[in-house]
Amino acid sequence: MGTGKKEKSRKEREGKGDEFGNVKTKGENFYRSAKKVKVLKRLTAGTAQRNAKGDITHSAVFQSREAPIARVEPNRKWFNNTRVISQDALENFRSAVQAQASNPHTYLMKRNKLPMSLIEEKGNVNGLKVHAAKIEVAAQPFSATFGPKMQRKRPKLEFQSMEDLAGRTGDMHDTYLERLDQAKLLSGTSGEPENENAAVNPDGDFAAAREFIFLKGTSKRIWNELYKVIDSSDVILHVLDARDPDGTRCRSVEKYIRTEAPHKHLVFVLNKVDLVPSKVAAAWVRHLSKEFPTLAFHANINNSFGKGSLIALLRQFSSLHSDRKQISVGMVGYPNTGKSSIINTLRKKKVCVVAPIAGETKVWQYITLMKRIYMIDCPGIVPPNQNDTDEDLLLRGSVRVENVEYPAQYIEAVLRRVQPRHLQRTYDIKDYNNDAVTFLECLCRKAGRLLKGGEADIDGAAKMVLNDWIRGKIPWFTPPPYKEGEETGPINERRDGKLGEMSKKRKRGGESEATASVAATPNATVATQEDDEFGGFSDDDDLELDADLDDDDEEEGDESDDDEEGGTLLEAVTDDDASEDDEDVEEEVAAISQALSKAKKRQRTT
Ligand SMILES: Nc1nc2c(ncn2[C@@H]2O[C@H](COP(=O)(O)OP(=O)(O)OP(=O)(O)O)[C@@H](O)[C@H]2O)c(=O)[nH]1
Repeated sequence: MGTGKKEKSRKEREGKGDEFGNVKTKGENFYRSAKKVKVLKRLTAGTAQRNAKGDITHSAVFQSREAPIARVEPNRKWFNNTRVISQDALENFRSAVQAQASNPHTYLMKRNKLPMSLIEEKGNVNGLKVHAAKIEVAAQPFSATFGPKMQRKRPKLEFQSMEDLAGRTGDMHDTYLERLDQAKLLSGTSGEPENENAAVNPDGDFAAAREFIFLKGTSKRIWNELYKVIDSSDVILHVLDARDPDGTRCRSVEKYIRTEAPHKHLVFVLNKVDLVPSKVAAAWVRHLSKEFPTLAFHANINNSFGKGSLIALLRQFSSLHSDRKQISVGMVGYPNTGKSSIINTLRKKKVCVVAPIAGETKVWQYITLMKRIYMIDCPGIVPPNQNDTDEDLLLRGSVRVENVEYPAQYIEAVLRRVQPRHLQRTYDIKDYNNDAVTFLECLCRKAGRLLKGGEADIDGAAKMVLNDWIRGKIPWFTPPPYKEGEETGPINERRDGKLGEMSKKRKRGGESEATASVAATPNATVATQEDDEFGGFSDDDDLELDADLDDDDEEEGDESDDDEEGGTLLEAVTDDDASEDDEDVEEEVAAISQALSKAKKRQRTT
């Protein structure tokens, strides 16, 4: 490529004229045509034009202050994807979903594939506030809103006058208190005053001074652990003590899960059912399962109860979430309710530290139960509740007895709750006139617990009694609430002191009565009938449980036996663990396919 003349002669020499097109001479812009340059200038918006003095005579596009006229091109696609549903159909859909959602035994799966904003009509759609008038219009028939007879109505407001509006402050205050409660819960503080030794009443008066030990389980650290467990779990097992299920319920946690994480499955596990009569356990299961699915459980590595049902239930949950690689199951509840023991029972191995004292589990921990099910153990939590007294907390086993300063002051509460004859039978003492001090003195004399100078070691004896109480050596339970018209006799009677007699009755062959009551709760557990092989709350198991209690009675003379020394007759609960179970199924499948192929071969030869 040369300059003009030279290039021209080259073209002639090579026989290429202008008709051959793409041959350009130097000096021309042979990369970009004028048209292209114009386009490019338009895209880059060019530069400003200046006069000889350097002043801008014509500004570049990006310097211009004139707003360009922009239009959105109309497109028929705008109207394509609109889905319409009639008000009736929507109402029907809502009521159907509502019916399912209110059943504690069903779960709404794949929530993010459902139009939840349409289902949950909370006055807002997708987090946006909807004007009351808009809702009103939506509920109007078409003819009244748009037809020839349409009437323009005033929007219906939630209040009619200023007085109404002012009257709503009461409700708002209630909501505020509720939110405050929630905030306290979320922040992990118990709402206690700075000075932890002084509890303040809601009215602002100072109540009795509180020992620091009674604030255990309410600390921010423990609550943070709880939230970690809740966040990481798909299924939450709320472990309750069968002796006091209501007292060991963490209602604030239930509420939190209901409102903040409704997609997580909450299940109650009524643990330590070996410490209460079967009829009581059955009644509690029936009562609790009205709110959440409830399983009765006895945690013991060798002789468990309800293990099969629990495993079957967890498997059901894991198959519900078949799109996930694995599901996590969090254990939450008051200290000492047996969360770690349940995990050990399921694993048939001592994988978590267990002790009859509160606060043994310090941090959350993951345990693999099966390939697709992980368990998460959580430290025991004590929800802040103004109504819980120190006495309640201590007798629930949420506090370590050895750290309590004057344990003797709580013995009166024990005497109030337990029938004298049970105490007499447990400690083999009489004549204490239901007086705590006399009782402790008798106990000291009997057990030889004397201090220097022959003085009775009252506090030592009190600690012993409290420990026995927590470990279930003193027979006691809370009677379940009754429906109106329901017969209350037998259980209350037992609570009033027939517990000891119950074991005698069983020895005489009185199992059938108790068994019938348990069998009368078919829907008490979530485990389905076909899972009977795992045990669950079926007649057979209950018979076995009764038999177990009998056995304890005969061996120990006390039905509240420690789990390590439990009876040996709970064979109905399968001991197979999950992997063995899977292997069984695989073996069966292999056997069936072998038999099939043999049959086919035989057919072919004939
Ligand atoms: N009789 C009886 N005792 C049980 C049962 N389950 C647990 N226990 C006992 O209850 C005590 C506390 O059990 P843990 O498993 O340590 O309780 P936890 O809820 O993990 O306690 P924290 O670690 O404080 O949260 C232990 O002594 C267990 O042996 C049961 O089903 N029956």
